[in-house]
Amino acid sequence: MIDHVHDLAAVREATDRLLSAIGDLDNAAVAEPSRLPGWTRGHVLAHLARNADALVNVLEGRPMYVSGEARDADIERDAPRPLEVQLADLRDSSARFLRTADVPADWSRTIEMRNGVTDSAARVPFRRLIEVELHHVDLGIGYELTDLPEEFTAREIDFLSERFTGNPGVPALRLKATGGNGGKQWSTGRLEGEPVSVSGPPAALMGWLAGRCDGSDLETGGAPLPALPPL
Ligand SMILES: O=C(O)/C=C/C(=O)CC(=O)C(=O)O
Repeated sequence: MIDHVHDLAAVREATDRLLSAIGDLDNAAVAEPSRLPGWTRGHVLAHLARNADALVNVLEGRPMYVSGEARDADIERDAPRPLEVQLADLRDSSARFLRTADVPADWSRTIEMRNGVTDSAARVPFRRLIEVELHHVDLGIGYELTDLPEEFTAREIDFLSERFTGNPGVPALRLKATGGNGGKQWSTGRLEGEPVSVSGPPAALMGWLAGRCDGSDLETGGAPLPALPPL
């Protein structure tokens, strides 16, 4: 059972944390590379603002983006803006998303994301949380995978395990958290065959599944760490 009210509170907290961290940057820092290949920090901030608008579209029953090309063009257009403009846009678009999500609605209805992915409306707040939290890390401004709230990390591993299950490009995996969330286990990938056991701290497991690190700090008992397809 997804608690969208709880998730919206987490989105508010994560957004405040992000806005406060961005407020400490300057125009030069916004123009510098982020940790995402080919994207400056300005691209990441523009993407976060446009994703908030896109999720308003989803909640209101419109297509998430007009097209993939329009999505990419909007990010390119907005990326070079100075800090003050980026900050105001992200603050306003995030507030629009939260206002839209506060309107009473049937949260069990099915919504459609881009690329035809369907889900329950109740999961939209968590999807926004993923964007805000992981892209905060991608900015490379001192907020790391290990700083993410423990509950978020465990739920993101749940979410990605579910997403990878049945994906023909993902071998059967048994994931085991050590340290925080210690002992918690997940399985994912193709259901047939002996699973590869991968263990490590939750932040490292999540970072590997989410394509944020190479998994070199994970244990596989000597087996090669499988390559994962992009998300
Ligand atoms: O979780 C999904 O299925 C889709 C997420 C996104 O499309 C997030 C973006 O990359 C975006 O809003 O541009």
